[in-house]
Amino acid sequence: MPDVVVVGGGSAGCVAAAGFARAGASVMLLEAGPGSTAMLSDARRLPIGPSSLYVDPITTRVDGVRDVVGTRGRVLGGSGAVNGAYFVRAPLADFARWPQDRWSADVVAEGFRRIETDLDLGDRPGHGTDGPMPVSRAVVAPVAEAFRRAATAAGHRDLDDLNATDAGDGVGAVPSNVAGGRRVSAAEAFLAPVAGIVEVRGEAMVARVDVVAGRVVGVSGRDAHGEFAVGADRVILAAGTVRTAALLMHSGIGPRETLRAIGVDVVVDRPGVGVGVGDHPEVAVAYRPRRVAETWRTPLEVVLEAGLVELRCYSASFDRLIEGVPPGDPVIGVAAMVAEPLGSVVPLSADPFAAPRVDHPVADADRRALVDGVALARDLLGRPEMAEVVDHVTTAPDAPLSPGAALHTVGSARMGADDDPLAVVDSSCRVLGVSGLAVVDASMFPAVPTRGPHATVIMAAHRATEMLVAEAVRSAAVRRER
Ligand SMILES: Cc1cc2nc3c(=O)[nH]c(=O)nc-3n(C[C@H](O)[C@H](O)[C@H](O)COP(=O)(O)OP(=O)(O)OC[C@H]3O[C@@H](n4cnc5c(N)ncnc54)[C@H](O)[C@@H]3O)c2cc1C
Repeated sequence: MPDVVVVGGGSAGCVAAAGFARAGASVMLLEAGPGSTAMLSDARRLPIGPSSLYVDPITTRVDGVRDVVGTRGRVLGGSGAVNGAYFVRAPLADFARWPQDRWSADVVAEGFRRIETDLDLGDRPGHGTDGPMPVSRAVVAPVAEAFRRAATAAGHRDLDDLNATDAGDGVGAVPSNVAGGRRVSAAEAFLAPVAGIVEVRGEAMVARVDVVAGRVVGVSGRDAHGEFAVGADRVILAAGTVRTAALLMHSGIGPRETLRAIGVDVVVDRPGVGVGVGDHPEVAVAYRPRRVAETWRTPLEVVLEAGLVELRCYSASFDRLIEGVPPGDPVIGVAAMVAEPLGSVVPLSADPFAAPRVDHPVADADRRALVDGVALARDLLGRPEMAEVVDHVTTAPDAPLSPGAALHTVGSARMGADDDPLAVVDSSCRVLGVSGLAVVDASMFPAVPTRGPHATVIMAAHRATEMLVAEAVRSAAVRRER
């Protein structure tokens, strides 16, 4: 029996598995998708098209009426193996809404420093030079350069380091988890160095966590050989915000009424599982380019942080970034970053392997922010600095606002104090009411970060794993003394 089973080999799961292995534990990592990231390292493209073998398509219901497909990574490295490689830290002010006993600004700042090797700015205070994740920046897409010039000419601050502790608002080059043109996921950065000592099982989908008398005793699921069960008295959930919530509910841990509706016996009534889920609502402003883009390094090389919104200057049209997408004009994405977490993960049946739905209502405040952001995007696209790249804006001025989600879903099993009725895990990421079970992925975020979540997911999983390892060492010592 392994000391630890990690469920989900995505961004957080790879960090957790590596952390326990380095501490000397025997670790089994169960990943629903392929157990290798071969073929996924081209940082110029997102391998999430309609025929991708590396994604989990999740129906996302926007505003209660419009169903869209929200893709998640389903492969070792998870969403971080197929994402845009934007690796921007959440500002420290965001963490005021995290439990301060373990997630103070100082602790978080040090956490960000320790996970990275900043290949450009490692010599600056607050940056790391010996962490597993390489971070670099480059602006080579003509539209990205023009957008940066347009934003500064319009009065926005030009920032040479979006990951500086005091970066604030402004326009700048996106820090990316890219080295030598390759997207580096947590699977390469964290797991590969300990590959020989973590038992990785790909194509192994966990159906439920088995709990007896309030204690974890293992997990069960299905792989290529059929049904399996693995005994363990320590299980770390890292199946991503959507599937971790579903897994908890199918294991009997969740809101009593929801569990009853899908015919699952209640093990622990935790009303916070699957509710208060956040994302960044995003709309697109399209333009006709003067020339089809040929040169770019990552899908997002430059962004503008402007109060409640982030303007995301995509380097090329989506059909050039994602195989199998119909041709279309390139866009500036406008995302509401101070978004209200009104969403939920809704299990649709008793089948633990079936995908749940994500409901994503957009708050009025977010809608107002998007309207202002669209006006700003139109203004910048019309500036002389962009004239060499942009022929004209093709989104009609009176086009209805039709937000999607930026695939930045967080908070389906959130962290909080014992007396918070919607808390699912404590400040060390241990599931309240079930001993031996923890959640270390984006599910446990107590608030939506005001930047893309990936850097924060890696930092938080690293910090959570340190705490869980320390606790495991303490309880082993207590057992030995007995
Ligand atoms: C297409 C895309 C682009 C994005 N771009 C960016 C970006 O550029 N910058 C940014 O900051 N953020 C981006 N994000 C978001 C960011 O990548 C995620 O927030 C982050 O990777 C989530 O990490 P995680 O560990 O919580 O989940 P994931 O990385 O999604 O990992 C979950 C893993 O668990 C596995 N799994 C699920 N269910 C089970 C089960 N039952 N049993 C076993 N395994 C299971 C999955 O297959 C997956 O590998 C993007 C997301 C997507 C999908």
